[in-house]
Amino acid sequence: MEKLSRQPCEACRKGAPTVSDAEIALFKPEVPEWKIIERDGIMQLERAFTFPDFQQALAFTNRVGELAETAGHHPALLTEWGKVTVTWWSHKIKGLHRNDFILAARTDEVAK
Ligand SMILES: C[C@H](O)[C@H](O)[C@H]1CNC2=NC(N)=NC(=O)C2=N1
Repeated sequence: MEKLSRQPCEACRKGAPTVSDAEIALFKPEVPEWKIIERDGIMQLERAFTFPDFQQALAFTNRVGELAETAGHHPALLTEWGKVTVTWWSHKIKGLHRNDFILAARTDEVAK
């Protein structure tokens, strides 16, 4: 069997299910700081993290990049002085999958 970290991300497969309203109600309390937004008709999870300077914002960006590579699932990252905006959604299904909530929770862990 392939290493787990090498296995394809289920959320990144065409036809994977987007989350239902019931699932959103279940998962959202686990990531209370994240906003569910709609951009270009696509539901996304977004959170801005603040830092005292650019270097720490950049270091956090790279840690999130590593977790994304490990998961095979990639966020949009906007790095600014003292701020990183992280946005998760599943490109292949143009919406939110359970996996996006899992990765939002992991992003919170990386920020601790
Ligand atoms: C081949 C590769 O696994 C896919 O293209 C992955 C890469 N990372 C991805 N990340 C996200 N967020 N959504 C995707 O659909 C996606 N697809």
